[in-house]
Amino acid sequence: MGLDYALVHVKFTIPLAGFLTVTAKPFLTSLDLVRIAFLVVVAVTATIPWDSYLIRTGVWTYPPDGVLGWSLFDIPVEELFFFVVQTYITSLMYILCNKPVLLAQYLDTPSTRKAWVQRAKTAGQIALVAATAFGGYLIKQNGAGTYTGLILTWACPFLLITWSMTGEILLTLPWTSTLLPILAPTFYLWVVDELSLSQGIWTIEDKTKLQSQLFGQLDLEEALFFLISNTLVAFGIAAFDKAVAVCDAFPNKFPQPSDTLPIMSLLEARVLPASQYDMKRITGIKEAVERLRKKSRSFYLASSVFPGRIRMDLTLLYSYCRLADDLIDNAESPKEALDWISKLKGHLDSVYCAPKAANAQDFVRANFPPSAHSALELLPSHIVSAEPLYALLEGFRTDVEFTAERESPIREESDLQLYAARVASTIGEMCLDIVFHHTGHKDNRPLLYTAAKEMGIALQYVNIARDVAVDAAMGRVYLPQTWLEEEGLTAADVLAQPSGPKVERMRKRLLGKAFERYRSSRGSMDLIPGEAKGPMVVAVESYMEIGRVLAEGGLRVEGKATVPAWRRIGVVWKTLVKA
Ligand SMILES: CC(C)=CCC/C(C)=C/CC/C(C)=C/CC/C(C)=C/COP(=O)(O)OP(=O)(O)O
Repeated sequence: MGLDYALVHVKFTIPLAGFLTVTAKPFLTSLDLVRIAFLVVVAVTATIPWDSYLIRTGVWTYPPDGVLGWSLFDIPVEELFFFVVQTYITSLMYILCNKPVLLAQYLDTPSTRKAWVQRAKTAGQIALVAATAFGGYLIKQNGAGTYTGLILTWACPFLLITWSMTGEILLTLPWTSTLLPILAPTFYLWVVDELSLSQGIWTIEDKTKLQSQLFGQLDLEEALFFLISNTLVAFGIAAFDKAVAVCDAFPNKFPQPSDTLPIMSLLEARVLPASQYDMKRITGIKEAVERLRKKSRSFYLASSVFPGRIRMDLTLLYSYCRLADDLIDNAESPKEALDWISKLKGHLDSVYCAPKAANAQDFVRANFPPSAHSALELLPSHIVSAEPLYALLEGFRTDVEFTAERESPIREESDLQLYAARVASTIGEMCLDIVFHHTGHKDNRPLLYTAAKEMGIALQYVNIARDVAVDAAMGRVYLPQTWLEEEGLTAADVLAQPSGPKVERMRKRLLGKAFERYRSSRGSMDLIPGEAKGPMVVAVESYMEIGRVLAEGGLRVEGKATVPAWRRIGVVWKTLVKA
């Protein structure tokens, strides 16, 4: 009996698993825990017979004075723990690295797939069949290649199955979501192996190994084993994730969202032929994600912590609001901008007032450019109520008045409040519509809607305080006329010079009002139901952080400057820890 192998865990695997647990815990949903548990069970079950065979046939051995002595099917308990902890570490890494990605946008059908993706997927399948066959050949030779052969014949069939299920997604995901979570733990385990296991805690018999080392004393087989087993874990979760993405992307086919763990729906989603995917919806989701990514760093980051379907609907809602705003802001003349507002109203009428949905689609096709179609057609109008959307368009009318009228439309502070209520309280309300719809909760609704409206105003005030110069460049001064007068300024002065001590004073004043409203509504957020609470707080805190940096006197560079990336991620983490 000895402690050497156990000490490897104490020194290397457990600290890493602990560190990852603490880092990842705030981001994990209950579905993530199921993912990890599922993978650990599958990995341990699949590895036990293989490992037991290797030990019993003497491919590798453990010196009795290096292990505790307890075993299952001849596998030392430390080794069993290795399967668990390695799978746990790699799954956690994979889940963390995939948080920023909304997977549904990567779904495709054979007919929409890019030719290189299809070719690479087929090449991968052929390579895996060949590797399995080669493994069989090496085993048959019963020589130095035996251990390599055993690794290949054990892992490649599993890899072939999961690759065939998800290869097209794995090929198109960013490398930070695929290669990184495979290679980072692999490299770590290589180093652990080199540092400690090479001291003879286990030994691969000379007869059955190639006798070449990747570096130091790290046998090639050992390096291959870690690489291939981590790839198995990643491909396994990817296969699980694809079912989740399909289930969440097509609510018409799968009414229950994935986070309620509808086992049958997930199985059906898993086997639904890709040719039946609604690609119009997938393309629309992809465009919406892109719009969010390009236009709002704060909300893009915050969106990554929402559970599946809420995240999708919030992204689609953002896409609609942003598209409407852009159509109006980018219009060549006030007349064109007002035309867009009436067309957008016409669209809402056709969605909410007309009896048939077909009308809405015809209206969109006849009145809007193709780049606007998906954002309009995928507005989750069966979830969000009509009033806030009409009010939002009224808010956009105020933006047009800056160029259409000679007088600023924001005369008093109450005008500013009304404007913020129209363009931002409405968003808060609609966010809640989506949360209530997906969580099914009904408690505290009036109180939460009141708080959401307040919070919307707070965020809008921060937005205006940040963008004084950006807005001035568009000919807009949202600071109330009465405030300007108190400072002895006119709107024309601010348009000409959107900085200086007087502007700074008004910026601070506006931020003060933003934080007052934030403080009055923040407490109610604890009543937001379920797994939406943490992410909603994240969205609000990420945006208010801009206000905090501004109040500290940061963001001196005028323009679209925001909070540094490390600080934004820190806010997300801290917020989720507390939520
Ligand atoms: C308080 C309770 C119960 C819930 C909170 C409800 C929420 C989330 C309220 C906030 C609503 C919200 C997100 C308003 C949008 C305000 C805003 C300033 C949007 C600016 O959007 P962009 O201009 O696209 O973003 P950037 O400023 O990042 O470019």
